[in-house]
Amino acid sequence: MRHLVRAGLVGASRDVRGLLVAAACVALLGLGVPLATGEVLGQLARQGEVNGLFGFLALMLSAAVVAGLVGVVQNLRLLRLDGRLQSGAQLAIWDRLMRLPARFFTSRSSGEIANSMLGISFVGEALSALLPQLVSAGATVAVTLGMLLVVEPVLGLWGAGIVAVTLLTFGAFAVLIVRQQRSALPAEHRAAAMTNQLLGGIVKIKLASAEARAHARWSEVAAAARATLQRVRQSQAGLVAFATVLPIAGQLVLFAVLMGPLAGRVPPGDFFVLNVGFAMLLGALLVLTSAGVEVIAAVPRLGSLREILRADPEARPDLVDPGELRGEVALHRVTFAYQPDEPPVLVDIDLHVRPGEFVAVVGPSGCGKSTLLRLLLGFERQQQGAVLYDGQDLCELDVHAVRRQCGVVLQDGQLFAGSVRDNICGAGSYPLDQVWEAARMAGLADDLEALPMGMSTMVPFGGGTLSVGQRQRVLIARALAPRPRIIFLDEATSALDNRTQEVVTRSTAALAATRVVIAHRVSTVRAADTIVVLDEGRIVQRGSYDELMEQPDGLFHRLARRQLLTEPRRPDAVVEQSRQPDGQPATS
Ligand SMILES: Nc1ncnc2c1ncn2[C@@H]1O[C@H](COP(=O)(O)OP(=O)(O)OP(=O)(O)O)[C@@H](O)[C@H]1O
Repeated sequence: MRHLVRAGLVGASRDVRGLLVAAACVALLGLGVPLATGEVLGQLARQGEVNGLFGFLALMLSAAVVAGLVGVVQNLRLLRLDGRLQSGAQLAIWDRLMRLPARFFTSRSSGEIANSMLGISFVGEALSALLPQLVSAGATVAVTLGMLLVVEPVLGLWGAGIVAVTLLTFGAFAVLIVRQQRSALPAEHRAAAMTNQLLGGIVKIKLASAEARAHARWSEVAAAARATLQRVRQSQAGLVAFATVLPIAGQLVLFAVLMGPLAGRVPPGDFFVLNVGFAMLLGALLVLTSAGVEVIAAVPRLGSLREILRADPEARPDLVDPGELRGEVALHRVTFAYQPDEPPVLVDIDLHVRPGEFVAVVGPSGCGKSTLLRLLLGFERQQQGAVLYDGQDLCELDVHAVRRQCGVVLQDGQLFAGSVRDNICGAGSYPLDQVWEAARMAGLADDLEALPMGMSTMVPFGGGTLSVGQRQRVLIARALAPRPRIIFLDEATSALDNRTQEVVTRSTAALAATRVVIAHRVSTVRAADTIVVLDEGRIVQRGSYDELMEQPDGLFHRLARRQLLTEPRRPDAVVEQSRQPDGQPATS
């Protein structure tokens, strides 16, 4: 958190200093009001002694003008400070978020993360609106209290007592409000996550005619969020009520002291000085409390950023650059569980993939194929064993440098809003020839040539205007565009017809890259050098297609036989037919 504030305040020390000096000036100039009032009314009280009265009035007027000008400077500085804080801290937090490991995101909803990110804006806005008030009210309290202590120490001590009571009451309310706000935040995050989910799944909700159920579920979560927030509002109202009573109670104290212990001891001039000074002190306390109530409500939101700030980023300065990879990939006795107290998803996995080798991973649904890929990509960290690239432990390597050399298509890969060319380039930037070459390798070039806008065809987020097979091929083209040394495909060709899949297989083979391909279809894995069969997180078989087919009792044979019986005769038929009615491929 300290780093975040520092990032937000880079180059702002002059503004902070200026702000404090301006606040002190305004408070000191403000002292002119009680002093001048005392003088004026004192002279009036002495009936007729009005010499120099106009001078005093002129002085008061000048003080008011100067205070106004200083106030303008103060606010300008504050605006600059707020801009710095918001942009600097927001950039810092986004930078941090981008460097967090993928597992950070899988265990949290996007609504929760988005809400935490919004926290920084919320706090920034609260501070920018209230900081000037807080700073000048704080300065006024200090200056008027000092003045009261000098002019009439007994009253000054009473004033100090009132300040102490106010601060203690404010502190007690602050603790309560922060605590309540902290317990209200999860409900607010849940409501935000639910809103995100419902909006993201609106088509599915409509297909299932589940609008009423979705609305009921959302209302439930939103009502819970409102109820927890209500408690915070009640406490805030309590503090505001205290702040409202404060000036009246303060005045009563003043008069009680003046008529009690100080009766007959305060000359009329001093009386007015004390009266106006006391009123200023109470007014400043009122501002401090009511502005403070907003600021403390914003504080717990910063707490929700703490998780983002505390999580270990993927890239560490001590990590080693793997250099140009040859393409050797290995899992050495890897055991992995998503949660330490849950049974492992992968057990004692030993897999060695030579440079340029094509390894297919098959197995029933849920056996751990995608998890294996996530481990290879460093998205998850195994509890035992090691993931090795060219014999180097991935834990000690700069994982970004490794991923940059891998072409990857994951099961849930998404297109982003933009042109097809942008989507193929992804984070990289390649000459048009290379982009067309990637499209050709993915079997997409003919489709693009048939489109009026070709490579410049715009697609929405998710690629909804392209067919599922075309979307898959754009993702494959994206993976192949940088001509990677290593290719990881997770069900990347499931929607392609056999002929297009053949094109992809041939072009990836031509790249001479190491390939680890997860697939359900026999036709996808037939050409693999080695097929690894996973079952319940363990490797139960490995060998070439022919070797595995010669083992009639083996799992692969059973899976393949089931599929071959349903595989279409026409080589270019969409293999959707080989899927089971529940949408699962036949090997599953
Ligand atoms: N983020 C996660 N947290 C906890 N458990 C998970 C997570 N992701 C997957 N799992 C569990 O790990 C097991 C293996 O999942 P995985 O996705 O690796 O299987 P798979 O073989 O790829 O399945 P499919 O063929 O259906 O894609 C499953 O039981 C799944 O429920």
